[in-house]
Amino acid sequence: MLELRSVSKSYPGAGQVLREVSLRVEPGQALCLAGGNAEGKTTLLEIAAGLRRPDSGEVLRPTETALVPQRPAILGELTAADNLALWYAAAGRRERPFSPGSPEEKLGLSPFARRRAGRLSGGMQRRLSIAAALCSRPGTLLLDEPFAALDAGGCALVHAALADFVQAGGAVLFSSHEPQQIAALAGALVRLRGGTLEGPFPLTAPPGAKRTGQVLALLLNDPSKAWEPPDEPSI
Ligand SMILES: Nc1ncnc2c1ncn2[C@@H]1O[C@H](COP(=O)(O)OP(=O)(O)OP(=O)(O)O)[C@@H](O)[C@H]1O
Repeated sequence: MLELRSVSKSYPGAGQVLREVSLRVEPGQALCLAGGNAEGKTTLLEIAAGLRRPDSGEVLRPTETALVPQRPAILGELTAADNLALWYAAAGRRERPFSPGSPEEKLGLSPFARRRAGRLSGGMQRRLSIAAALCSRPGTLLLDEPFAALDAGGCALVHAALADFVQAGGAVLFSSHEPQQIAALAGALVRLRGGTLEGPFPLTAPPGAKRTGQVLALLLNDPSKAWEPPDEPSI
């Protein structure tokens, strides 16, 4: 379980970005970290991952925690397969990249195995970065905007990989601005505003209604958008 207790952080010039923020992500839970630009989502994720020190407060982090940063963490001169080989070795795993059922295969990266990572498209680099985090088999996964730059097919593959991870008991904390992806993956949402964390708001929908409306209402703070009707049946 990942837990932040009363975490505060300020930067010179930006002032106080996080004020006494507390949150908990349980095994088998996907929690969305929402908030407008510059509200401190990346800062919170980096503190949760241990990459950044809070000014005060406490972070309880399981040893097997992986972070997928906003800018894909890859070595551009190496092929996708060689990047993954490094991650497998660093995690002490013996499998070779692109073995059947591997995260990279499930994320549709097989046709790009021999391409230089730096020459892959932005969306493919993001998928590679997510595969690299998953191949170390973490218990907790932190993702900064995992759906940014992905097309519909890419979103579906990343969603399936993350949903499988949660189903298998993993804990996910991810930031996103994309209502549909949040509604599809997250069980609850927390929102950063003015340095304070609001929520958690559980994401639920009455039978037949879509959760996207509830997510939109939380993102826009507009209760009139709370629910959307189900899709019209197509002819
Ligand atoms: N290393 C740093 N030094 C100084 N200020 C910083 C630093 N990192 C972030 N900030 C400032 O802290 C604030 C929060 O930034 P952060 O990147 O955490 O926000 P965010 O919610 O992830 O934003 P976005 O949605 O735009 O990616 C911003 O005003 C940013 O300029």
